[in-house]
Amino acid sequence: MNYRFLSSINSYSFHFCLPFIPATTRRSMSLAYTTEKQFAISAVRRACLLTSSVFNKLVKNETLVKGDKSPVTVGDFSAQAVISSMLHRAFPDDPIVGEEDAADLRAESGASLRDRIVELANEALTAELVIGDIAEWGIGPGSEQSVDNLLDAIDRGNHEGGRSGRMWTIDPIDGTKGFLRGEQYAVCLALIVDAQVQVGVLGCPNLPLNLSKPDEDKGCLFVAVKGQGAQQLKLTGTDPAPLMMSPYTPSSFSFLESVEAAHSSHSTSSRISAILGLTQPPIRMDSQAKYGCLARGDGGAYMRMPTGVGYKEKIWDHATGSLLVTESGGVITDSRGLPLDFGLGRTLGENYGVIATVKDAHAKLLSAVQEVVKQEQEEAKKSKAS
Ligand SMILES: Nc1ncnc2c1ncn2[C@@H]1O[C@H](COP(=O)(O)O)[C@@H](OP(=O)(O)O)[C@H]1O
Ligand SMILES: [Mg+2]
Ligand SMILES: [Mg+2]
Ligand SMILES: [Mg+2]
Repeated sequence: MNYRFLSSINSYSFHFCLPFIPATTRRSMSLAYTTEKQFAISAVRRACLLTSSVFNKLVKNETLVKGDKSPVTVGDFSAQAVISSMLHRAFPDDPIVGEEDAADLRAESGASLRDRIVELANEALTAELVIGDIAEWGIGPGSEQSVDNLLDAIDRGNHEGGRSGRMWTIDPIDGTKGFLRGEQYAVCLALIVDAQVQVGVLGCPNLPLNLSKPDEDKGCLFVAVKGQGAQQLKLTGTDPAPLMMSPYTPSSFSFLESVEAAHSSHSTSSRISAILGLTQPPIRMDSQAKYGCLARGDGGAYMRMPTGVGYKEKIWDHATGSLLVTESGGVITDSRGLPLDFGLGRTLGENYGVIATVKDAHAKLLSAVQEVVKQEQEEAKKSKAS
């Protein structure tokens, strides 16, 4: 891993995003969650460098299939270990709702995977950073961790969530299928307080800064703080730009949706698209990178309609994205028009899908969604009866 690069980007970002400010001054600053935001940027960047470097070296036996048949790689485990270890140092009392757990790694059969994760996580955790008061912030190089400490760090993500108090949610690699294909994925971290997402950071190492120039600059960082707006930066920490969704323009409006038809019903969204008379095809992309794209004005709406009964959406798949939407001029609801509820536990509860779009398009989109939901319910009734 290129730790020289990591050192320079962190150093640069601290001076760029938040010039060196003595702790006493910082404490009296009026902006809420400044420390948490800067922590989240730093942790996500460190994890992104790890995942980028892992991808190039990933070998077949470094991926497992979980109980729900979804894949998980050494990248997912080690990125969660890194972010969780950093969180433990910076905010020791904050619980964590993380996607992964270490059960498979603790088994004898997980020994080689475990060794690799320990190596990767320690490499990332101990990398030298050149940053002013970073230790005081609880951010920066730490000491090498034992196997047990790292497995415990992964398992600290086992918090049940809930309606009250502070908690962080980590999706160490969102879009693992995209990651394995060399396509889009995102490292996601969010702070939730009393069921409201307050801070969200998304690192997208493979995402072009400009979707229409896919072979140029790649690597985006999306950052949002409730009430303070949202920004996109290069993953290198430069070029911060405020995020604002495009106004509703029917001729260029398109849906951002999952690549995986099993995660989001392509047929439902294509019916909705037909009702709205959309002329642009959907933009299919893995992970919460879709939310980052929507927030910066790509496409027009994030569309995720359930594919069947049973699956419950997880809070780590939507926490950062939902804040990016609302801080860039958008509205995010389920198909009933109700807000997503981050206070129900590890999931968003019964699945009514997710739709997010710019404010002036939401009512129109919601009505088309509801028309299609009704059609599909009637068709299901008919086919059951026949
Ligand atoms: N049946 C299903 N319906 C909806 N989402 C699902 C699903 N099965 C898995 N997922 C979630 O879809 C996420 C990827 O989203 P997308 O399809 O937008 O790329 C996965 O995140 P992970 O890759 O972190 O496991 C996983 O949590
Ligand atoms: Mg997963
Ligand atoms: Mg995910
Ligand atoms: Mg994941």
